[in-house]
Amino acid sequence: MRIAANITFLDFGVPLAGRARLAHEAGFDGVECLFPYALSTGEMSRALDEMPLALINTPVDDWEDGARGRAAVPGEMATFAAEMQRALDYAKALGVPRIHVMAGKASGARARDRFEANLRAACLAAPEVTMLIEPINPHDAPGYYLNDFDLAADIVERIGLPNLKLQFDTWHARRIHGDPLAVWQRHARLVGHVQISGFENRGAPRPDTAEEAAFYEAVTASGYEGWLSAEYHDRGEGFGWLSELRDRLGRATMAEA
Ligand SMILES: O=C(O)C(=O)CO
Repeated sequence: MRIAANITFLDFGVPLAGRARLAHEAGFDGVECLFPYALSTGEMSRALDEMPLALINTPVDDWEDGARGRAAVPGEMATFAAEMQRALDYAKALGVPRIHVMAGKASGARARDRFEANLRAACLAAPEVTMLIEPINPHDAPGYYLNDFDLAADIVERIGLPNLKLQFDTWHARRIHGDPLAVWQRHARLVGHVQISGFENRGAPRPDTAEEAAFYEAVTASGYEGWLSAEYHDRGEGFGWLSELRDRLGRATMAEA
C-alpha cells in the first residue's frame, strides 16, 4: 500500500502549487487533491513534479459555502456533465486514475435514479478511470445525498461496472456507523480508495492505538493494495505517524505471509 497526502486538507503552510514537493519531502508516496482546478493542468503538472496524483474530485461551486457537487441532483444533468468532463480533462492531462464523483445535496427516489444514471454514464465514458463514491457524514455535510456506507455499497453493486468503487474514509465510517472496522469487513471487496485520519477527532492517524492498529491489520488481511490517503485536520502533530503506519503495515503483511 502506498500512502498519499491530501494536499487540500494538508496545506503544509504554502499555496497549492508548493504542497506536493513538501509532501514528498515529508515522506509521502503521492498526493491527492480534491480540487486542482484553481491551477491550469500545466501549472498543476509542474507543481506535482514526479509525485503521483492518486485522486481528484469532480468540481464543486463553493466548498467553503457547503457546496458538494451535483451527481445526484435531479434537474442538473447538463451542469453535472460539464463538471464531469472538466474532471476527466484534468485526469487525462495529469495521469489521474481515480475521480471521486460528488453526489451533492438531494434526497429520495429521483435523486437515486439521477445518481445511478450519471454514474453509469461517467463509467462508460471513461473505462480507464475508476469512479468513486464516498459516503459523507451528515454532521459535516448536512443534506448530502450519499450519507450511508450500506447505501453506497448497494449503488456500486447495482450498477455493477468494474470501474465504479467505494471510497472508504475512516472518519465518515466512524461518524455514520460507529465502528470503521465493522464497516470495512462488510464492504472491503468494493473499496477502490481509502482516506485515513485519527478515529477520535479527524486529527493525524494514530496507528499506535489498538483500534486503529486493528483496522490497518484488517485492511492488510483483506488484500487491499491501493492508496491510504491522509485526509485530516492538521493540528501540528507532525508526521511521525507515517513511519509508525509503515511499520504497522509491514508487520501485518509479514503476519499474513
Ligand atoms: O469531505 C470529505 O471527506 C471528502 O473526502 C470530500 O471529497
